Amino acid sequence: MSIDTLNALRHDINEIDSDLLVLLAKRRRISHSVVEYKIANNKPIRDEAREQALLEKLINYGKSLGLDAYYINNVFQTILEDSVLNQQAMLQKNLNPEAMSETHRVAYLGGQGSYSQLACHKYFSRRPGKVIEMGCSSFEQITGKVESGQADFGLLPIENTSSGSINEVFDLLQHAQVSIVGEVTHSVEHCLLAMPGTELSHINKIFAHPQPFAQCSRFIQGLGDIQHETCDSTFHALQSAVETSNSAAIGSAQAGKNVGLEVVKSGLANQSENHSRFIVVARKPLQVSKQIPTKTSIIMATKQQAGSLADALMIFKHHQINLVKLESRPVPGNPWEEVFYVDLEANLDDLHVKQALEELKEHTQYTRVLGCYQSESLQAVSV
Ligand SMILES: O=C(O)C(=O)C[C@]1(C(=O)O)C=C[C@@H](O)C=C1
Repeated sequence: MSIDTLNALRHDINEIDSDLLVLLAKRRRISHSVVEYKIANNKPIRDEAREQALLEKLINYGKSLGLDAYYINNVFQTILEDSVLNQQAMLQKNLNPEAMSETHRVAYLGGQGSYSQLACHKYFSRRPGKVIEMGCSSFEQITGKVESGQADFGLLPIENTSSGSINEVFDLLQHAQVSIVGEVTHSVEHCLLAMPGTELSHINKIFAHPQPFAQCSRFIQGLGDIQHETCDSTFHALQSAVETSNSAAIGSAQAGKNVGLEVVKSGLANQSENHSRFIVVARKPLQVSKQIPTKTSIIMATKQQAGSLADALMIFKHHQINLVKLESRPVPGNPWEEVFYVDLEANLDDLHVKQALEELKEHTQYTRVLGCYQSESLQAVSV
């Protein structure tokens, strides 16, 4: 085959890909119109029966065109996920018009290329309005900016599949005057980044935020005697690696590229599936439609007596509320006293949630709702 034939074929592929994009955009617009019917008729966004029927029809038709079921399923699952998430975002916008201003000032940890920045882009890509990014150097600074009104939203990492819960953020939530209004998970691909031409054997110092160090602990242990220096953000770790000879930083390949660092080694995390979950906080709570999957996060201090935690949890069982997270943290200044963080798979507006929270008061020293927000899960809900 000649180079001209190859170029002609590539030209045809380019045209088909452009046509596909035009059709995807058209599909999205139609999906937006469907949501109007769902709002007016109080129907759940997700319709699994419709999706199932659609997939079956597409798989059968695809087979007749020589395409395999696995491929078709993968492509259309992605399209349907996008459709559902966009419909959910539209519904939320309708319900909270005052929170959907033209611009959102968003405070997050680190600067260009930080994992928080990538999560911020992911979260706000489905929400209307321009994002003004405010990179911060600590979690306190993030909540401080939201509390003082300098930022509309703050993004805080709360847990990671390799290193577990981020205690500092849980502790901050005990006192910060903010509400959780959203969540977003983001896959984190840790790489060892160094100046171009640096070999692994030449590196004698590694800079990173404590979280990447914890998430890549096995790789770090395997390196033996290399010095480690913790930094308050991945952004600062990258800058230190640029300024210090024979050093490296842990961060994403994109973040490294932004500052002129190259990937020496990728896939450093202890677990190959390394994801972080972030919460989005704002000054005021948002209302969440019952037509979409929702979480409610609460914080409670149980009484100092035998069985009080079990009694508190039984209340959720009686009201058939599913708990998706339970975390305990010490109360500062009160040794051996614990406060519990609980995530409920439920909407704060549901009567059974209101009743459960009322009953909870009898079994706890205090209870506070941290927020009710759209869950990232795509599960169907019944209304
Ligand atoms: O048919 C609908 O009800 C839609 O909202 C459209 C659509 C789709 O994108 O095809 C989106 C979400 C539903 O779960 C099912 C299908």
